Amino acid sequence: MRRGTWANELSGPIDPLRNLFPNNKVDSDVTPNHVFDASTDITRRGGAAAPGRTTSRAVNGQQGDGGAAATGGEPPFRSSSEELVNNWKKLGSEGSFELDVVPAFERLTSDAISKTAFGSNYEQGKQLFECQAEQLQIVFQSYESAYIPGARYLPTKANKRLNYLDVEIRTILRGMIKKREEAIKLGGVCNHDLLSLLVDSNLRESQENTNMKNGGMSVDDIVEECKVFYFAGRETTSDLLIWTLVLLSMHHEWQERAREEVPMVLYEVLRLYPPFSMLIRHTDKATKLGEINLPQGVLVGLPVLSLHHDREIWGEDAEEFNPARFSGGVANAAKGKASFFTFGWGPRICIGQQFALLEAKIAVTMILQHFSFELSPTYVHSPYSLVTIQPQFGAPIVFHKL
Ligand code: HEM
Repeated sequence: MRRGTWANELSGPIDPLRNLFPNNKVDSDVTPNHVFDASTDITRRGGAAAPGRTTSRAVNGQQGDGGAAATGGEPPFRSSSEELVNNWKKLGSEGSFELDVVPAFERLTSDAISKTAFGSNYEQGKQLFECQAEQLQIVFQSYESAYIPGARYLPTKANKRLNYLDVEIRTILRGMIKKREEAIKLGGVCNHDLLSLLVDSNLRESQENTNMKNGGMSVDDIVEECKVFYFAGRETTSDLLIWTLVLLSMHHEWQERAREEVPMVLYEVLRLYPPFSMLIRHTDKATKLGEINLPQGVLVGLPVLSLHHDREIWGEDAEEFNPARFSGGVANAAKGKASFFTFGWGPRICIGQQFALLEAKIAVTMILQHFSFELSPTYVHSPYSLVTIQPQFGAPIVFHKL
């Protein structure tokens, strides 16, 4: 069964979502037992790399060191959060100030993934992030117009722009890869970031097999991996931080407790506002899932959002913000069922979940150390889904320095 995204029906050269999450890897068939293996706490599963993943150590290797393991010493999560908090401290001479946290957290998570995975920073990755954001905007605008089969192949203004952006992104990434290859060949790079791992392992592979057909990744493969990480490492974690601040503003009593118990707050935010509200699979062949026979070629949607709000699983207070439900761990909160699907499940479970949780933990803890906060009177609660679940009108929050 193949992993999918909402936009998998869009295909061909001008499908940016497919470009962001390349869907060309075929999983082994998934049995219900495999999918619903509730015996292991999901929080511990993140450390295990799925077969064929070459990059798991790069993102899961951080053991509470502020992300330092990935970059050989410098703790980028901490430095990115420190920068954010220092900037906020300069705002508002009266001790209070109002801020839309959406752009602030987008920048923070962009900076963290740039540093950790690519040894650069937000400014260097900015052009790439902007191209990816524009790709998404164009795709989602196209959802609002009538669907005409084959329209994606027409040389419309939007399609031409999508093509242009795709070429632009590839050019930027190819440039980064080339530079890193040259630096590694000269022996001048000792980064342990994702890019170095990919390029270095590839160089070694190609030295061992002068003919690349014997294995290894092509430059295009590396480009695809980088695209996924740039996208996945940014938007989702930024959403987690945004909704955490919104919910802690709504439930002031939890701000105090969150200083001690950030992880369970984060899990509860991810339950109520999972960045991906739906996961999609495509059956490559006829498949039996429990009692259900699925023919070949159908799309199967897993409604994460509905599952996370199901009273039968989470109890009568399923709609309420109650981080204490996670006090005994994720498996316990989900009553032993695989019902917490924020990061997916099985072989394709999110490779960056520990990365995201550590990053969010550091950022929220540092913010709570310096500020208390509440929703601005201008805040309008309107979660909407634009690939991930976001606040439609931003998240203006009033901060008070402690
Ligand atoms: C709160 C933050 C995050 C959430 C909720 C999240 C969620 C997900 C989900 C639902 C999937 C798809 C699983 C499936 O289709 O079964 C996924 C895949 C993936 N995520 Fe995350 N993610 C987050 C953060 C990150 C971060 C920070 C990174 C990178 C550092 C990352 C890298 C990836 C990659 C590379 C994949 C594709 C894995 C594969 O195909 O094997 N994610 N993520």
